[in-house]
Amino acid sequence: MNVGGRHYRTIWLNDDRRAVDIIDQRWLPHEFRIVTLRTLDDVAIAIRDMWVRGAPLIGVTAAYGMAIAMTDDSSDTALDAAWEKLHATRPTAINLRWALDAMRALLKPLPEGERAKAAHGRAAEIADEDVELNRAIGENGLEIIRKTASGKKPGEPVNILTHCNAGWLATVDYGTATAPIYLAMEADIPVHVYVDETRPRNQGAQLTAWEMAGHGVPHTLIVDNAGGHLMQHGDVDMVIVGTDRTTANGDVCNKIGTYLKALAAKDNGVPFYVALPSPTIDWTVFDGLKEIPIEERSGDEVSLVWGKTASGDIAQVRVSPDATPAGNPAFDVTPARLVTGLITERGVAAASREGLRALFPDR
Ligand SMILES: CSC[C@@H](O)[C@@H](O)C(=O)COP(=O)(O)O
Repeated sequence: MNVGGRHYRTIWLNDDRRAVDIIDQRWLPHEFRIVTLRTLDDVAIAIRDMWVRGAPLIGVTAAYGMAIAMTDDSSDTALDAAWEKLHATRPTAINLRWALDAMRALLKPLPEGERAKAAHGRAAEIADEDVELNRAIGENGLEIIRKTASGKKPGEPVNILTHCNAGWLATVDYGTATAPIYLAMEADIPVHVYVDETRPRNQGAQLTAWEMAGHGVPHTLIVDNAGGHLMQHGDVDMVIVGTDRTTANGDVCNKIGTYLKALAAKDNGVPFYVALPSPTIDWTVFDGLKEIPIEERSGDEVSLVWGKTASGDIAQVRVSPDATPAGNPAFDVTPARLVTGLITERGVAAASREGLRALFPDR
């Protein structure tokens, strides 16, 4: 995607052909900073502390982390240790384990001397594949937007509500939930996006809004609690969100607050779509509520808010009493019964075991 007229992915190989460069998302939208990750520890910290975030990008970054680890030490011990260290960074997004397993399965049978090169090659392939998957999700989601647009007056936009950032910043390029929106813009279909701010870390306000503005997508930032009201008044045509892990029967785990949006959508007859690449499906899990580990992050993310001061400094302020403890479950599970459809690279599936199996009979 373009930033200041230049095309960027969110992660790419450094000029030294060994390290990787990333967009450090902690500083957006106020500063566009690129940092280089040179060691396995750098990569683990970048994932854990959310310099990079979003399920697909977490997976790709971890794949590069394995490649960097293999460049330093390609023994079996180092391979297993890198898998463990990276796997421990964030528990919910299944793309992390998917990418780590793919790398280990490739590397384990190889002689040690061949591992670093093969690892870098596979990490680059996983990154390229992510772009293709998202592009295909975009094409399939575009048809849904096109159909909705056909029922509107000429020039009237399709109003889409999204939660968190399932945009290009959460992937390598295009995004999942945003890919259909970007393709609708390319196809001259009028769209307007309601962007949930997504407390506590404000991925909507800071990242999705920045993406939308950068790509000229008409959008309005709303507080997380406004979505139900807008739906009651007919202001939302559809919801499209991403997911960190979708179960084999279509339960959707995504950023905290997604479930409430799905409930409001159901009550108001608003279609609720989830856009996902197949590496986000956990084929081993059938009950999202019972089986998906929900990341509990620091309460400081709730009590303290980052922003830009009037003098232009990026600073943190406290919004709650010093003595008040805060809980911070980072994800929730939306049961399949609330999901209208799963927009995948192979088409739109019903959110059910049968629906997913029909599109992915090979699984
Ligand atoms: C294509 S991204 C889908 C999800 O990963 C996204 O909606 C989300 O919940 C990201 O959470 P984050 O905690 O910012 O990594």
